[in-house]
Amino acid sequence: MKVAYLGPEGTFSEEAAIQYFNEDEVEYFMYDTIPDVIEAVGEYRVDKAIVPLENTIEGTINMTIDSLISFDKLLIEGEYTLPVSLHLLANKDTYLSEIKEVWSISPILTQCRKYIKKRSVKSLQYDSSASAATTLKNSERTDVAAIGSRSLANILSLNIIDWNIQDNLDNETRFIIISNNIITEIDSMKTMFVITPGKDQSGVLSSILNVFTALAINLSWIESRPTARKLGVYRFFLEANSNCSTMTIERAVTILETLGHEVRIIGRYNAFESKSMKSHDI
Ligand SMILES: O=C(O)C(=O)C[C@]1(C(=O)O)C=C[C@@H](O)C=C1
Repeated sequence: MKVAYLGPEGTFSEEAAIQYFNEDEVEYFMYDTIPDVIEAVGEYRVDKAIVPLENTIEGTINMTIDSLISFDKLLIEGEYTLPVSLHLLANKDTYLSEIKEVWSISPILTQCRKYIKKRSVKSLQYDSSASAATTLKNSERTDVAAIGSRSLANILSLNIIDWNIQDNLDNETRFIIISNNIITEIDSMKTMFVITPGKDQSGVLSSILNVFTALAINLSWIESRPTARKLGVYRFFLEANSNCSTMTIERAVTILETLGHEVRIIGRYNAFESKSMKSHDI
């Protein structure tokens, strides 16, 4: 089985992939950006991909849902939550007091917003924590630090000059596993709906939510994203908790379609959590 994730070596995505798949017959493929990872599975170059969907501090990773929805056949088939502890990684002979800039992927910079503000340092975006740290290593600069994991520091032999700098110590990221497979029924699954309202009219979101309330479907996540067709026109992502039957889901789809909305189910899946340390690194 071929699995894609965000590289290079040492990203959180790699950690999530190795923990989730934990199988011998997996062949891993690293891509430089999250949209490239999703494209690899969308274009059948790999069987599956694992990408970040949501983080405790940052919220939704927009580049993931925007890329996911651009492929008609992609489905979510699993979910995996990983604790995310962020550290300041630096070349040798670097002193914390001399850091003027920090580098990482944008969701990580947001997860450390308070720290960056407190230290009054500039921030620069890269495609991943590992590409930021690799560029730092090659530059040999001592006035810059990268933000990433403890294992990334080990892989590149960088020093950790400040620990657990994320805004919330109990920071976690929820990854999704995506593929072109058809939905297979298993017990206690979550369901992800994508609903594009038929008409742009007042009360459209509440009319959608009323359907879920009437059918007693408990929602665990809701997100709106622009359709990119016209300013102010959105589509809604709604994730139903694992407590409803296939029949209830089908009933919701029928009612929503009768109301004139376009409905896609982009996954029925179970959630798993990392067994590694829940709280921050020590
Ligand atoms: O840059 C990395 O190390 C990644 O795997 C990406 C990513 C993200 O974009 O959210 C994944 C999980 C963490 O939230 C931090 C970074």
